[in-house]
Amino acid sequence: MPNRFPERVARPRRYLMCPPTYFTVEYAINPWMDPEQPTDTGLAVRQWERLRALYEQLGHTVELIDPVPGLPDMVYTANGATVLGGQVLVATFRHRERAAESDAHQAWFQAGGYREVRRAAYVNEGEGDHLLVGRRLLAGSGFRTEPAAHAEVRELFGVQVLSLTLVDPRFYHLDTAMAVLDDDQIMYYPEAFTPDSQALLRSLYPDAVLADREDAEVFGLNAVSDGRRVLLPEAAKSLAGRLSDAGFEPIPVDLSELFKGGGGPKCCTLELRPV
Ligand SMILES: CN(C)C(=N)NCCC[C@H](N)C(=O)O
Repeated sequence: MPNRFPERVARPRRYLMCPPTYFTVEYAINPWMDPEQPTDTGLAVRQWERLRALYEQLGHTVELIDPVPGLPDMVYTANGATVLGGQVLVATFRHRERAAESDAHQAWFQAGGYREVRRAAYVNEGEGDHLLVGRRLLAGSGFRTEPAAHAEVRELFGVQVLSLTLVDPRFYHLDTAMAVLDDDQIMYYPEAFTPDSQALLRSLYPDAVLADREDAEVFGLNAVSDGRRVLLPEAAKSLAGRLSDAGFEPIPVDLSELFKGGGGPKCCTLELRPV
């Protein structure tokens, strides 16, 4: 019987992660955070270690940035920068609670010999709102990254940038409502976007994997794909089924503790594209 899909090919990746040594929820800057709810930093570290080990078992390279005391959200490295072709646009955070993470990321990239390291002039929360699909960058705004930041990304990286607008505060970053599966395929939750953005996505990605509300609410879209294997929160059961139906290999992960800060696997993973 002929294969319904092109062969899904995994490509080895390079990721930046930060151990959740100082993780806790001591302020609320998104609807998932509740400082009254207790957190277990030891459990967060163990769950994070499993994610890191999984990446390495799958053949990916993990680089680490040192956690900084007093920056409990630094574990969510996806927000620290956007990296493409050895050029780095370091995030400028919306909330003062995370502002000092920019300096830590800037110093890390400068020490790493990247070709160009630039601090974003506009509010821009890195890969939380920038998802690269092949040579096209999908850029979110609505809650964190400013629309003006999209032009800055276009100018620095020289890629096509398409702006998408988010409408539901629970899905405050693009990577809570969408994930890149390979160079021309995505999965997303349509209701998180304005009608115009939904229409754009339908026309560009008619075969996209669509998530329902239940999957989106457990951060099923906060997923990391290497082109074949897709790491996603274990609670996103029906989305995992849809990924299998589309020829991908879902790998469930448990990051329940980091969910309390409003993040999942993708938030903890910044893709480094040094060349
Ligand atoms: C899209 N997501 C979820 C991320 N990329 N990052 C998570 C950031 C969580 C942090 N407490 C905040 O609210 O900024």
